[in-house]
Amino acid sequence: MTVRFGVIGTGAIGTEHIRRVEHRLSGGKVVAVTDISLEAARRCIDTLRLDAQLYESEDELFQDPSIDAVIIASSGPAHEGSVLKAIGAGKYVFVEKPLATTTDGCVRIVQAEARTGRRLVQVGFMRRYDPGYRALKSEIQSGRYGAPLMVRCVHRNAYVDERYTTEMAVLDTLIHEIDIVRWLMEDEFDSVQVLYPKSTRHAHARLKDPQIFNFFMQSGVVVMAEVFVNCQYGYDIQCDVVCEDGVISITSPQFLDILHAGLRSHPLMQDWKLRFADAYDAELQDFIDHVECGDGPRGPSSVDGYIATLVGDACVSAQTSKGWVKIPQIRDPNLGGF
Ligand SMILES: NC(=O)c1ccc[n+]([C@@H]2O[C@H](COP(=O)([O-])OP(=O)(O)OC[C@H]3O[C@@H](n4cnc5c(N)ncnc54)[C@H](O)[C@@H]3O)[C@@H](O)[C@H]2O)c1
Ligand SMILES: O[C@H]1[C@H](O)[C@@H](O)[C@H](O)[C@@H](O)[C@H]1O
Repeated sequence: MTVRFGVIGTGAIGTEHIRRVEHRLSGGKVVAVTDISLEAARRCIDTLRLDAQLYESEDELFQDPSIDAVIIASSGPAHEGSVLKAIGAGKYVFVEKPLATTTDGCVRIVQAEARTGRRLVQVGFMRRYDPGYRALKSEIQSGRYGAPLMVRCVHRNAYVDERYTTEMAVLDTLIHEIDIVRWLMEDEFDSVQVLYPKSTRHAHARLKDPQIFNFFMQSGVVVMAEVFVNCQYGYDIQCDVVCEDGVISITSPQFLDILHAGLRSHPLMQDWKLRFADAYDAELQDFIDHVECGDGPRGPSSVDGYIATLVGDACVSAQTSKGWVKIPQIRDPNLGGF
């Protein structure tokens, strides 16, 4: 069976996902698209020469019985409504992070999915599919380096535009670290504190940049995560796990080593598209494969999406309070065993 996709949101990552379903992955086809900007949807169809229906609204798209699954790649605040409608229409859902921008919204999604008695939803936490993070997890689990004590994460973007605010650093950017640390360490977050170093002159009026998020995990491990979204020089993702008997670090994939004019240099990637290209391919192929064989998705679940937003909400509170903020216990939102 070919998994027939409808895509909601044909901006940067929506277009990338369509391109990969059409040209790089197997078993999927994009048969319909929509976007709140019909102009953007039309442009996507033309640029990628898609043989796909353009729907004027997501409601029309959800009513198309030939669509098996949807990719939701609209802006974060629109996710909850679209995911709930997709579940109501019985479609499988691949939704970009965040699952929803409020904890309550995530709970509504988890509960709606649980009521169907099937797994329908996968969240786009692609780092779980990145070869570097997978190798790091298997080294941690080997036990060769003793118990992990501290994790240092760095998440730097070259620049962001003026729509990006201090608060967005959490659900837009840090949320990747929140999810990947839970997955790597098999541990939950306990408390968070935010520090603001001197702000860069490249930050806009509504953005403090960089920001440091310090966490205690429930096991006592400390996580220090830097978010710096106007670093100017490129896309830079780092993660070091300091253990009792050694340190394990992810190295950025580098494709070139240039010797020129008395210097040795490695050109840096400029954004997420190239850095995580293999991971995006792998997460969507995994989604297609499990939908195709009727199991439903097996990747990051709606509960993972819920926990990431729950931790994110505590981080947003910590941004405006001076001390440590306790992360609420994970509510049992009627998880139904997923
Ligand atoms: N996993 C990753 O690494 C990664 C990378 C980039 C973006 N993202 C996530 O993907 C989502 C989209 O990000 P982007 O960079 O492509 O943004 P974008 O602004 O380039 O595209 C978003 C698109 O959604 C459309 N849209 C907004 N509201 C809509 C609605 N209610 N219905 C239909 N369409 C709507 C916009 O018109 C726009 O075309 C965000 O949630 C973002 O966090 C994830
Ligand atoms: O939506 C993007 C995406 O999630 C990237 O992976 C992250 O580095 C950016 O900060 C964020 O704005």
